[in-house]
Amino acid sequence: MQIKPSNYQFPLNPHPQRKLLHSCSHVYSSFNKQETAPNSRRLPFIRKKKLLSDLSTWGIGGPANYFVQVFNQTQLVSAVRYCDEQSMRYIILGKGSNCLFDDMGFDGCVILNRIEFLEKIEDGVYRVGSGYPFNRLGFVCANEGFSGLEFAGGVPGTVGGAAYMNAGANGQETADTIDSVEIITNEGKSRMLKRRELNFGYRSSPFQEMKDLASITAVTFRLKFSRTAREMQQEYLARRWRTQPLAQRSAGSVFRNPISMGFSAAELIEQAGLKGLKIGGAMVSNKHANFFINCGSATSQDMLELIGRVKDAVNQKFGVELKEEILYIHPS
Ligand SMILES: NC(=O)C1=CN([C@@H]2O[C@H](COP(=O)(O)OP(=O)(O)OC[C@H]3O[C@@H](n4cnc5c(N)ncnc54)[C@H](OP(=O)(O)O)[C@@H]3O)[C@@H](O)[C@H]2O)C=CC1
Ligand SMILES: C=C(O[C@H]1[C@H](O)[C@@H](CO)O[C@H](OP(=O)(O)OP(=O)(O)OC[C@H]2O[C@@H](n3ccc(=O)[nH]c3=O)[C@H](O)[C@@H]2O)[C@@H]1NC(C)=O)C(=O)O
Repeated sequence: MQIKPSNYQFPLNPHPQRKLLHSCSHVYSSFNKQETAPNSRRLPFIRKKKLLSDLSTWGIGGPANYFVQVFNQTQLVSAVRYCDEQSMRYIILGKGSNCLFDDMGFDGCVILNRIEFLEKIEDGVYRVGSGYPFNRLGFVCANEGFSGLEFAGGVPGTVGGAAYMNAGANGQETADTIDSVEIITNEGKSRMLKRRELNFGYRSSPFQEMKDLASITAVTFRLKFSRTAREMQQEYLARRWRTQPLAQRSAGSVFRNPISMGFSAAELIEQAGLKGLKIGGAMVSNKHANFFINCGSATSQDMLELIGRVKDAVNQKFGVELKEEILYIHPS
């Protein structure tokens, strides 16, 4: 059975409003001097050549119509402004560890976040660029004897992606360590949000619903001293290697756990007998049932179909409707 992206029930972009900005002169009147200065044309946009398969951990995806890397907030604002001028959809991409691109590519602009600074504000307090690798942050903090982000050690995303998804593992969550988050809005304004203003949940953050969000630009984490942080981090990483197919191309957990019902998605998928189920080049991992593998030649259609089949089978057997954790980036 062919499942077309257009009729497949999938959580597309949770806030599409910010993806197609309507060109209007007042929008950027709120840019401050420093932010209006950059000339977006100086950014090296690449047209139609950048393959999204190279930018996603799944290794799936056709070309982006426009692609640009940004290394600081000024460039990011400039890129967003350019998209606005062109009335073009855009996405902010971190390490591509939680998204499924389509083989048709993406008809807008992919802005690759390379804002990678790390500042130590005081003992245990780190201000980190949103493009900084989350796993590297996990190692740095644990090595310096601070606890809270030990789980991040093996997580393949960026700091921005982790705040956006409220990434978590081993009973720890990104939100527990956040002190504040810096964002830029569609209008190019910088804003700092303190932790108390932000309501996080299991794999959910207020950023997923924030209509005027252009991008998270930096996150400040506040951690506690711990003599065992390094040991814990190594233990978590070893467990991850034991239980997850890290040597294969995946996007981590495909489904959220239906926690309110007290199940884990992996258990349900395994008990429905779906481990090893293969469609084209896409396969349910034999090592961890909530990881779907690109065996080398998977297309986005293969992956969408596999996701659909697993959802249907689990629903039929257990009456549980699994919800995707990954984001499908529709081509147009
Ligand atoms: N626990 C685990 O083992 C694993 C966890 N993960 C988690 O998945 C997440 C993926 O991170 P990453 O690979 O960087 O994300 P991706 O590059 O996969 O981006 C996915 C989406 O996240 C949003 N996003 C990413 N960065 C930003 C930002 N700076 N500001 C606003 N929105 C942003 C965008 O949503 P939109 O399109 O709506 O703009 C983007 O399309 C992380 O939380 C990672 O920790 C992933 C794999 C395994
Ligand atoms: C990989 C991700 O995060 C992971 C995170 O790494 C791990 C480790 O803490 O815990 C979550 O997985 P998970 O709930 O599947 O955790 P696991 O401990 O591996 O498994 C839970 C339960 O399912 C069972 N299980 C697991 C795999 C499997 O093939 N079959 C099975 O029955 C396990 O025996 C266990 O009883 C996160 N996933 C979600 C959706 O919450 C991700 O978000 O992308």
